[in-house]
Amino acid sequence: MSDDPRPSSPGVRTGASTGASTGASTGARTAAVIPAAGRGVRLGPGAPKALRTLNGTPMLIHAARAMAASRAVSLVVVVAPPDGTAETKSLLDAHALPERTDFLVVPGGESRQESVKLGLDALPPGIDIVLVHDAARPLVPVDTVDAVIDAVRDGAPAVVPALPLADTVKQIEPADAPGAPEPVVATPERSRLRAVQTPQGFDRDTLVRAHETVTENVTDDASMVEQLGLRVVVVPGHEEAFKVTRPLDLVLAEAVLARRRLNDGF
Ligand SMILES: Nc1ccn([C@@H]2O[C@H](COP(=O)(O)OP(=O)(O)OP(=O)(O)O)[C@@H](O)[C@H]2O)c(=O)n1
Ligand SMILES: C[C@](O)(CO)[C@H](O)COP(=O)(O)O
Repeated sequence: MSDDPRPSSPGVRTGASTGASTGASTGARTAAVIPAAGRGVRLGPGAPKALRTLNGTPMLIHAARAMAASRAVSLVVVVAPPDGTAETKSLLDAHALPERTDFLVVPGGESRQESVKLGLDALPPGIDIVLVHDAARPLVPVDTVDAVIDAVRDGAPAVVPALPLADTVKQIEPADAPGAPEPVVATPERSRLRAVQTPQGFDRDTLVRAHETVTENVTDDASMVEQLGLRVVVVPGHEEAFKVTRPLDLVLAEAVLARRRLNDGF
């Protein structure tokens, strides 16, 4: 059963892909870009990952709510699967979302990086802090979102939430032949490693410059800022901000939602 039984919310405002959000901005300074255009190949066959459901509600809606839960976030730009833009707008219209937040849907690209760039291009003037948050991390708590925003407001050009690793990590070389064991070449000191999550937070101009400058494909936005030689800092991440990547992650995500419902007493 859906955890969102409410009918279509008349208050949800989805704009066209031109960047013309309806009313984005009365004092708005922080926007969240949600790349949601991936297929979710590692999750197995089915709808695009962001549209797959957790307890009956699409992952994207959980992620959009997580961003809009922060009072600092006044605009959310959803970067949808290119063939799913209309469906994504309908979904946002059909689910209850905070009135004070504007929503805009734009079509995504071939890679996460390209999708984020398309989301950035759609931001209206007047936004000076940008969060980039994976639709695939639907359960990030609002305290983590706010900690990232606060660190950017305090002057860091780029901020990532991250957790220490539970496993020892090995660096390997490719195997000599298909199926042969991979040789280990190093064991990085674990205490200095962090597993990085989203939302990653940025001074807007810095992130725009990073996306204009870095052409090689990277797996997160902060590493593009690192390549500019700018300071990237870490704030504590949260275990519930894990990325839904493989089928077992769906089970874990629904268990987290069940625990939240128990804790909330309904
Ligand atoms: N062309 C792409 C690829 C990915 N993403 C988004 O980037 C986030 C993180 O990517 P990941 O978890 O790797 O998602 P997928 O690319 O969908 O997963 P897979 O690699 O298993 O296909 C997701 O919210 C995904 O929708 C995107 O917006 N555009
Ligand atoms: C951005 C990210 O979620 C930080 O951990 C991650 O790098 C995305 O990686 P993926 O290759 O899209 O799974």
